Amino acid sequence: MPGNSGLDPLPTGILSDIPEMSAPFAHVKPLATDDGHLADQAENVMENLEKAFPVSWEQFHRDARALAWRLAGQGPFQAIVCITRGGLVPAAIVCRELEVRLIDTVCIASYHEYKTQGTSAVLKEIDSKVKEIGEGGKGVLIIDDLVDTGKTARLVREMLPNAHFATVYSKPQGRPLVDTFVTEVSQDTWIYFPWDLGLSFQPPISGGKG
Ligand SMILES: O=P(O)(O)OC[C@H]1O[C@H](OP(=O)(O)OP(=O)(O)O)[C@H](O)[C@@H]1O
Ligand SMILES: O=c1[nH]c(=O)c2nc[nH]c2[nH]1
Ligand SMILES: [Mg+2]
Repeated sequence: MPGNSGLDPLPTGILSDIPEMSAPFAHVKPLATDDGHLADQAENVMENLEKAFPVSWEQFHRDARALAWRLAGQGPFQAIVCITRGGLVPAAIVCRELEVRLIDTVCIASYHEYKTQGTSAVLKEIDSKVKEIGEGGKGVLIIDDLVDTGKTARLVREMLPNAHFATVYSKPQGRPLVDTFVTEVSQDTWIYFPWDLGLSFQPPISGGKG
């Protein structure tokens, strides 16, 4: 209620200018940063990749369901481990389709450096309850959105060597590490996931202004 909330009126400006919003989101860098850090990172990625493969929410849902169809004959799976963060959405779709209710995460933060290998840190390990399901993870389904170089997959496979490893998309370098996937794209393709995208103007193919 105006005058009763104890809060100052909201100033006009962008989200990060609003005092109430700036504290919890202080760690979030806007896409266009003053120092150009993210823009440089994106450029770094793109200069090595020739093709773009943008995926809509509908397409992703369809592909994740297709993954569930492929996995349906390969279970039963007693638990799903999703590799955060990209594995969270496909795991939500697959666990619904396969009626798996024991869901765990392995939380990995990658610090991408596309000219070298980059480093990864395991922020949360797989729960001991899941590790005890079967010898080396037998009966456990590991899910990620994609496999690219295979670095993340290799790290998690070492934790549960007998688990079934599934991704929605795969690139040739990482494919040998995946048991089941839906669509393969070439190594020089960057997959754009719907949670990373927003609506933007597309110039006409002719090159005009539209
Ligand atoms: O085969 P690789 O070369 O290891 O690449 C694949 C991994 O990269 C992406 O995750 P990312 O580390 O970018 O983090 P996120 O899932 O938190 O977005 C993707 O979700 C896979 O987990
Ligand atoms: O959004 C993404 N798209 C990709 O193609 C990719 N490869 C590694 N990590 C990735 N993240
Ligand atoms: Mg990931």
